[in-house]
Amino acid sequence: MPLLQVEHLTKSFGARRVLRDVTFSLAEGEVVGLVGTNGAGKSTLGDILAGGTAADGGTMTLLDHPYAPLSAHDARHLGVGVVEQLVRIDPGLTVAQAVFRGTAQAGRPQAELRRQAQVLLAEVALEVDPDTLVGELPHFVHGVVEIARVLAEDTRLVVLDEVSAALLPVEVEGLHAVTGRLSRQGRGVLYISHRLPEMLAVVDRVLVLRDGRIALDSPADALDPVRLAAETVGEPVVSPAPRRSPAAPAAPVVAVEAPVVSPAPRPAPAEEVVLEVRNLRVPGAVSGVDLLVRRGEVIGLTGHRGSGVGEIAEALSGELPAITDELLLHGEHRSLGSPDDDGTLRLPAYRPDEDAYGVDPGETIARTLTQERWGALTDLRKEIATLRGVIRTVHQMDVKTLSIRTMFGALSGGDQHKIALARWMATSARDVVVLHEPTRGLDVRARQQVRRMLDDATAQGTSVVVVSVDPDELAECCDRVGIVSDGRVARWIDTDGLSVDALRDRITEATATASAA
Ligand SMILES: Nc1ncnc2c1ncn2[C@@H]1O[C@H](COP(=O)(O)OP(=O)(O)OP(=O)(O)O)[C@@H](O)[C@H]1O
Repeated sequence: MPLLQVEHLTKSFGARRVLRDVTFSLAEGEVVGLVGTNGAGKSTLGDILAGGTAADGGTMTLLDHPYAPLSAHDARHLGVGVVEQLVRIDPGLTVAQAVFRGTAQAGRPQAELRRQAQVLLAEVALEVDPDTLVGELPHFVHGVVEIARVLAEDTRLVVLDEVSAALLPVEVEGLHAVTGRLSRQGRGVLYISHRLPEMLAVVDRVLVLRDGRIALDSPADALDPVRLAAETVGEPVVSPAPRRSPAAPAAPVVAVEAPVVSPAPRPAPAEEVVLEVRNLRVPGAVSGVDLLVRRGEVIGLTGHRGSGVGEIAEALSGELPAITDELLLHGEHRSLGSPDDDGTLRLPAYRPDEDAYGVDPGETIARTLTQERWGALTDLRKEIATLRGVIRTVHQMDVKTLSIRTMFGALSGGDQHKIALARWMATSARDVVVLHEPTRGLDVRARQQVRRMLDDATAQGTSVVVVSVDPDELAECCDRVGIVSDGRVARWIDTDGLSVDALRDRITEATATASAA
């Protein structure tokens, strides 16, 4: 008897048919991966399982009983819990209160909650005092607290919806250890992710959701990341090439239909230095950081939490005041922290954080991209050109929508990120910019589109600092990657001449070594 049986599930939003005929099963103790392009309907399926929205048709059975939850509370009561990527927990709650919020135990005395929370936190291997305020925890830990909350009820099935998207490799290992424990306890896990190599390491089986149906149901050990990427998009996928790769061999192609041509290697960045920082300091966090960025170059920065990488990025974008011995920007010499300087560098910075896009979710895609009021467009030819530009971007970025008048807030998480990034690059990408995790939560094709966007911007002279936890993203997007440890750049990895796979391994290893030192 399967733990969960889903048959012929359908779901539409207006004219958009998202789930057309979804059928699959999941056994007790099984960890099943769910992949699909942005907007394929993964979160919608998770939402139906979690009682957030109802299916239009089809049936679900949980442990041989009909399953049709009316609310999230109902779903949890029946044994299904969902943990989402960007969990927002009230920072004023203690960890114990957070674990039991919304459950029947929530009103019990703190001492009792504390004791019970300790047991659950041990189950998810989270070593924090249950009295700690949630606001004091790094944001990525909130997802693990949320898993403990899911376990507070007799959860049979746990849906992890892109929980790993913003995690460092070492944190992903921790998440996988928790996943393994859930499976050994006989619980089922539906693991949704775009980070395919990592996902294949933890799941038993993979479901590919494509065109509203399960297009592939395969044991994980019969797949590799490139083949899975091709199955996800339903067409051939080119393994990404590193940016500066004149000597690199042609990238392997997995053909589902016809072969495709690998992208041309990028020209090496110009020698002109656009940003030079000597001895950057942020008191208590960063000391002695030297940075040199050439025109058209993409440098990456990564490191563990507490390494100082976040503070370096914040100093570059002016969120934190900093001190330098020397600073060259746009050909001008400055010295941060000197009496005649306000101590801030204000490089434009982009973060793929759903609250921080600065986009009104009730605004249409068209207006979000043009940022013009329709009434302001009085020239018909200009209006047509503007709309053509919007349609081109929507096509290029492969946004799943039936109309450019769809509201931004009704798009899938990945599609929102693509539109927000395209808008941001069009208005802010000049000279030197900071991009935090530009491909987070994006499918394989969208990652390539973002990479193309970066290549175009750098070909026009923009220089980019990419700050990321994801070694694949750094290997795909950067010319050079700095590994930050103990408030300093401990080492630079030059990507020239290496394959993306070799680069990813080198970055992962260097980050782990730097944090252990
Ligand atoms: N409340 C809603 N109103 C209108 N359309 C919606 C709503 N929720 C989801 N959709 C649409 O359903 C489709 C599937 O969205 P969903 O979030 O399930 O995709 P996804 O596979 O999780 O994508 P991603 O990988 O980007 O997170 C999208 O085209 C989205 O625009």
